[in-house]
Formats: sequence, structure tokens, C-alpha cells
Amino acid sequence: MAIAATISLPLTSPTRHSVTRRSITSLNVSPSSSSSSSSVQPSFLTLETVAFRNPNFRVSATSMSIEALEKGSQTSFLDRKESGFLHFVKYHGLGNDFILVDNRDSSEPKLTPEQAVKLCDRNFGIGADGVIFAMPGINGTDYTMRIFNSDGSEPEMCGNGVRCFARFIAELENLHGKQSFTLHTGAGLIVPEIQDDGKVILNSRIIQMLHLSHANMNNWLKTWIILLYVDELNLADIGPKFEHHAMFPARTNTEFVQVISRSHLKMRVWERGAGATLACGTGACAVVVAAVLEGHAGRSCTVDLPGGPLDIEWREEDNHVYMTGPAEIVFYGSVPL
Ligand SMILES: N[C@H](CCC[C@H](N)C(=O)O)C(=O)O
Repeated sequence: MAIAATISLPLTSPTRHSVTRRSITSLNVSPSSSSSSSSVQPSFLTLETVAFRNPNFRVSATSMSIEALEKGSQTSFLDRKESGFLHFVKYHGLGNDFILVDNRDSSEPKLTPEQAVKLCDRNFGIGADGVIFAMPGINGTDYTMRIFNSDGSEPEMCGNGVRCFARFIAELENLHGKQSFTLHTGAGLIVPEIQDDGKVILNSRIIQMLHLSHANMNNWLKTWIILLYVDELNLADIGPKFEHHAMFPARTNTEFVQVISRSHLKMRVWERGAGATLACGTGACAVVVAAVLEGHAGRSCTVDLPGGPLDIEWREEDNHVYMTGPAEIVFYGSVPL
């Protein structure tokens, strides 16, 4: 599959430090942490992202020329259905980046895992940690979210991916204000609730899984609390040893955690099927649940990841986990299939 793409860039004013409120998509409604979401540091914005942040230009990957985009072209881009091409939107959540595909017209993913591997390649493809498909719901849900990791494996769920998925659906369906939809995932039913300010809540079912998995040392969400200086870790060396250990027949994500205080953790992650990523939403949630269960932290923590901070709260009264973090559009694109 040739990878020659015309890229349309949804750009806002290219100031390096403008992380607009609307760009903060949160899985948290607790006002206490909303202020912290505005503390999201723009440090994870790369020059490429900033350079692509002006809504009036299109970059053609073939000519690398910059052309003015007619008004409203973002909407028309999302309506593109030319056959023989895959139209996608590139999002990232703290640098954990995904190719999002509007797959609402079919219950079969538009890409094979092998094609996803090629598109995720950062040199020969678009470059991403995974491909996420917005598909028709099943068993009465509004949508289904499926994800292929950059190695082609299919995980059950993806925390950062849910934030990007929520932003993607809101754009596709032109949703504004408070919205809620039911989402079928490999980890079960998720009911993301988009709040008036664009934030999204994560439902409690995942907590039972997190709780159970920590207790049962289930391979998917197993988290190791290791009291160490995580920056000194050679993830490429130690990560695969955990991922491929015989203890985890389905492999595992592994989070390496430094407890800075009872409300501040620092984490690096080696992800199953994606390697060292800049952020892991499910991992950050699992880390806080595990740290609480192990007595290392309180129920509200800022988790520092290489891509930036996530605010996580495991609320006692409803057993929900609330995650606050950004979900940014990077560009729209089309690739020939
Ligand atoms: N690689 C992970 C899926 C993505 C999880 C991570 N990106 C997140 O934000 O939750 C796995 O195979 O379980």
C-alpha cells in the first residue's frame, strides 16, 4: 500500500503555548481537578504539532506546499468518502498518538492489522501508537471502539484513545454541549459522558476490572509499583521482559512508578504491542488504583508521564475513576489503500 498522503491541518493560532480550554478533554467532572487540567503543560507540543496548528492551511505531503483551506473545509474533509482512499484524523493524548478512522458504516475494520502496522510506522507511514476505529454499536450500544496497536495486536481498551475517540465522535456527529453515548469495547461497556465544557467521564465498570485485575494480578492491567527513579530505567531492556514473560500469556503493559508524594506519582510505561509510549491512560488509572491498594498514595493523584500530566481520581463514593488530560487533533489525512 503506497503511503502518499495529502494532509489537511486543523490549525489554530500557531502560538507555542496556546493549549486552549477546548483542547482539554477530560474524563473527570470533579471541578477540583478542572483547574489542574488548565495546568496541562504545553511542553508535550512538538514543533510539528505547533507548525500544523493553523486552520487555514493545507500541507500536501507530495509537494509540501502550503495552500489556503476554504472555510469549513474541516467539515467537508470529514465527509470525504472517495473510494480507494482511507480518510483519517490524527489525534494524540499527551503524545500517545492514534490514527482515528470513521468506520461507522461497517462492522468490519477498514484496515487489516497488517495495514495498521504499515500506517503506524513513523518513517514509512503516518506514524502512530495505534489505529482506532469508530464502528457501529452492538448489543444496543451507540458505537464500538476497536483499536489495533502499532504491532497489529488488538488490545481490549485504551484510556487515552477513549479521550481521542470522544473528541472524534463529537466532531463527526457535530455534538455540542452535554452528550452521552454508549461504547462497546473489548473491556466491556463504557459510557463516555461529554460534559458542557467538552470533558468526558469514564464509567465505573473499568474500576471493577482495575480493582479485580490488581487483586487477581490479571495480565492486562497488572501494574508493578516499583519504588525507583523511573528516569534511570532502560525501558527497551526491561520492558519486553515483562511484556513477554510466561506469566502473561496475553502479554502485558507494565508501568514503572516513582512515588513522589501521596498525591504525585511519576510513571513510565512499556506498552504491550506499542513499546515505550509517552502516555498510557489505562496505565495511569491502574497505577493510582494499585498505589491506593498498596497504601502508597491517596485517591487523587497527578501522574506525571513523559508526555505530560494526567490527573486521576478514584472516587470512593461512586467507585468511578476520573481522568483529566488533553486530546488534540494533529491533522486530517487521506492515504491510498
Ligand atoms: N498497548 C495497550 C493499549 C493502549 C493502552 C494505552 N495507550 C492507553 O492509553 O490506555 C495494550 O495493548 O493494552
